[in-house]
Amino acid sequence: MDMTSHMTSHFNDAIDALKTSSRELAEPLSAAVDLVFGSLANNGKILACGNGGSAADAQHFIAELVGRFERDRLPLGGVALNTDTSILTAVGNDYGFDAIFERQVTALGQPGDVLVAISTSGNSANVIRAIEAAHDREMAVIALTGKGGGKITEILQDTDIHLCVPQDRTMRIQEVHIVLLHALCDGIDALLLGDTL
Ligand SMILES: O=C(CO)[C@@H](O)[C@H](O)[C@H](O)[C@H](O)COP(=O)(O)O
Ligand SMILES: [Zn+2]
Repeated sequence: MDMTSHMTSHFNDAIDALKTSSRELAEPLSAAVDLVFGSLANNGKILACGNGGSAADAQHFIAELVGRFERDRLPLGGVALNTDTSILTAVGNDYGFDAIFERQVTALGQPGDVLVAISTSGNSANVIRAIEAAHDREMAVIALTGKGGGKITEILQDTDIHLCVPQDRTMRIQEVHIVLLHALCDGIDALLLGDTL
């Protein structure tokens, strides 16, 4: 195997994934900026969750809301539901792993809050149950998925936003997800502070 050309193919495949995603997702991503901004402007908050690499993405995104993205601004309210090991072990142990996010959405969610639900397959049961709990709490959902969106496609409502990356490999989907989340942060900052750096 020529390892250098193998590595080069990763760059080229990632570029292709971003290009095809930009064609399909720029418009719903723009709607997602409006949804998150509208929630925060009305004293709402953002809850985010995912498993594995998507857990890292969820907490990365929330850190940029509560802390900052590129520019100084007021702190914005959000909680990553995959970060508290006491909650995750207690709820997982007592109610099952599929309940770890649902229980927190039910505990923390208020009408007008937004759930950012991240699953590359769209089939993780704990993320699906978080979405159902968000609907029960009258929260809108922004779902970041791939692989056609899986079961999440079937449970989203008209008021939700589906950012489904048109790719089948988990890693490529995750690479696009982080671009979507950074773009979301940048869009929020542009609405708050103006669009010039
Ligand atoms: O980061 C990776 C693979 O790139 C893994 O940790 C991956 O996130 C895990 O296998 C997750 O459990 C996959 O869940 P999902 O994206 O299908 O909801
Ligand atoms: Zn990964």
